[in-house]
Amino acid sequence: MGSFSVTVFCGSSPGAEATYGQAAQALGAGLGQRGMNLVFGGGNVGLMGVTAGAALEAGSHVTGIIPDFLRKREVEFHGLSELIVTDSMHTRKRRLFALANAFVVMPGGLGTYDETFEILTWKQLGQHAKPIILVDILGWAQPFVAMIEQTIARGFARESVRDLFEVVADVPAVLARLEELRGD
Ligand SMILES: Nc1ncnc2c1ncn2[C@@H]1O[C@H](COP(=O)(O)O)[C@@H](O)[C@H]1O
Repeated sequence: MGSFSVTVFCGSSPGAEATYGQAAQALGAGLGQRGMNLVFGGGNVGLMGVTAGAALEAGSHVTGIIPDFLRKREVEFHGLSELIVTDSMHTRKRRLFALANAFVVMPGGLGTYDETFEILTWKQLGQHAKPIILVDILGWAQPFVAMIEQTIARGFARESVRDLFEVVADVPAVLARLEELRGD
């Protein structure tokens, strides 16, 4: 089985419900148990830190990618398999993109939306065909889906943009999908 890397976008905050943290923990552990690599933003904060800690503990190779100016603010995660320090957010995003076989989007804030829209728009422009999977923990992805639907309804996006991403209900579903994508 070849190496398979999953770039996870998620919040630098823990979220208002314990369920978000539990899901992040389950995702990290599930990646590790399956021998999948985790690529993430490199911070030991919020859901990002929980996912990375759980993945490391379960044996994943975990790569963090963090811009120099954020190393303090996002509390750089010490003890990762690999930490890549970039000169800018743009370089970080390019590396997060380049290392991924697939993207998983967990609940998060504006940074998570930004990262998600960037890879969606790159896919829309034919720059890549990597899978993008949103995990709908506590209905988190529903407003996102509603915005896409409204955008289509108002004539600002083609119906085919629905095919740019997938939404799954929970962490077991995303792990099963990742196994499928890896070809298990
Ligand atoms: N504008 C941004 N572009 C890319 N990444 C960003 C941006 N703003 C924040 N981020 C990063 O995204 C994650 C998650 O942030 P949340 O706002 O908590 O979702 C974090 O690493 C930010 O540095």
